[in-house]
Amino acid sequence: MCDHFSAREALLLLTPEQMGRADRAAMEAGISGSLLMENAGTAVAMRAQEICPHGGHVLVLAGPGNNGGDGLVAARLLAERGYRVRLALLGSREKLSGDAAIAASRWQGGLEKLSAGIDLSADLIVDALFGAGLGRPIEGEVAALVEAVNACQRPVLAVDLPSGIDGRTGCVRGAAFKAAKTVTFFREKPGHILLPGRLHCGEIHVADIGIPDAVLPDLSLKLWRNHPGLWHDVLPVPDVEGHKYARGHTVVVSGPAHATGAARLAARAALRAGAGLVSMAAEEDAIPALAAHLTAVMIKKVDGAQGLAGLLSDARLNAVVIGPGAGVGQATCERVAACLQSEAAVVLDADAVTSFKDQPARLFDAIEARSAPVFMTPHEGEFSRLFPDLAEHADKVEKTRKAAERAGAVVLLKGADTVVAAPDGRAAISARDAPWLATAGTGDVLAGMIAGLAAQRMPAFDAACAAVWMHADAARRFGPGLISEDLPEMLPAVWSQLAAERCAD
Ligand SMILES: NC(=O)C1=CN([C@@H]2O[C@H](COP(=O)(O)OP(=O)(O)OC[C@H]3O[C@@H](n4cnc5c(N)ncnc54)[C@H](O)[C@@H]3O)[C@@H](O)[C@H]2O)[C@@H](O)CC1
Ligand SMILES: [K+]
Repeated sequence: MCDHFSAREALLLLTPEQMGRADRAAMEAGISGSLLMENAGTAVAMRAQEICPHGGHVLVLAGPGNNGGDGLVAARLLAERGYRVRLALLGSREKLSGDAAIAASRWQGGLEKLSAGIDLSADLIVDALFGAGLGRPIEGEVAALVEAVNACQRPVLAVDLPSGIDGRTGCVRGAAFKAAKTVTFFREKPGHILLPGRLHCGEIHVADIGIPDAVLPDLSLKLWRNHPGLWHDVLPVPDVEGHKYARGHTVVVSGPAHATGAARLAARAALRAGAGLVSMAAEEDAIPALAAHLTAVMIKKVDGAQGLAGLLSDARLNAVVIGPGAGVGQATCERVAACLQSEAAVVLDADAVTSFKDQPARLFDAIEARSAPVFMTPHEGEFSRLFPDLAEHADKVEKTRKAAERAGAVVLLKGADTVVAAPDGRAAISARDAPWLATAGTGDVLAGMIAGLAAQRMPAFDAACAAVWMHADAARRFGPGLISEDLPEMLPAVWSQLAAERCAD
């Protein structure tokens, strides 16, 4: 088994501001800024050599700060190794300061003035304009150069971040390079994973530049890349002596007779996620439709919100999903309230979230009054209905965190860069490219998977992260032509791989 702590540590993400603190802590520990820059430039040169044939032509675009300093170091090393290097600097050499000025003093080649019209004919363009210090949108001459580089079809190697990408939010500020590769230092930044930043980075390499891991605890970091290393060790694994009751009992609340499909998807997903038992709570009129389709899933007849509350008073039913196919309105609010009165973990999806758009405080108060976990799985539209004041926030991590804190729930803000946040501030960003997930019913499957994992008593934040990752992995395995019904059927393969990796650790 791998060291759980170190696997999680490797997945930590640092904002540019936190990276600056890590940098200063490393210097206080005796590692000079100049050495960090030399190591950063060395890592950039190494990646450049992978892209560019030996002796090839490299154009380095250097900015006025330390990102430019890294570019100056890489330029020197590549020239020493036989490459033809041209260097274009934004601003004047005299204005460089600190470590960047030292790097410039060691550069023996010529300096071109950076402009939109510079000759771009090179085998590789190194983007060392701006990194963590991007302080405003890229405009004017520099923006025109970025567009010209993006249009010229030559490979770009970005230093730290593609210039123009905000390292904290992943937003494009003005204009941004489209890189083939990005070399970053110490740890990834949120902007490498959040969209659209991720689409500008190409392949990401994280280089060790000598900052010791010992600086991490003082930074109190709470943001990770969502990857199995984050939750592997708490993934439920059935033991040989275990029976189905030990693996929990998930209840899915069905929609009315004409809308039972979404709940059936969630129920199937809960089973495949490993819940020992799954039951469908249904009103009488929905039962014929459900009975015609369900096999391993049991049907429990309930009568209104009160009937649901009665069913859920059995503490063995320890996870419940409500929302898929539920319909928007007061009846759903009453059923949600019944769920929240129970001691089960509650997953609020789709209509269960939207039904509270005019009375979010009622929902948050009911959540505050309970101790078992609550999950909410909004996409951007549902999020804006429940948290209208947060919806326009440019920082997806921050807005999900604020929503989680306000609601007292684990919030999953869905998208191709799904952010999971817990009320205590922990958050994780997913970077799974699975475009086939954009099809009807996949959200119902995700809700069921979360409840299936929660029923097995996986800690709430980890269960949400694992469900998001496994859901995307299932989609990626199936590939083109995916429909939501396929997702639960891919989960055995996802589980097998996770189990094999666990054994190999
Ligand atoms: N923090 C660390 O641990 C390390 C940082 N290093 C490098 O240092 C970089 C950060 O350096 P800095 O803080 O100097 O910041 P940057 O070099 O990213 O940029 C700051 C400079 O760019 C200017 N600027 C910002 N936005 C602009 C815009 N839109 N248009 C025109 N000018 C703009 C600023 O006025 C300032 O002069 C990192 O990205 C990384 O490449 C490395 O040298 C190694 C160690
Ligand atoms: K850059």
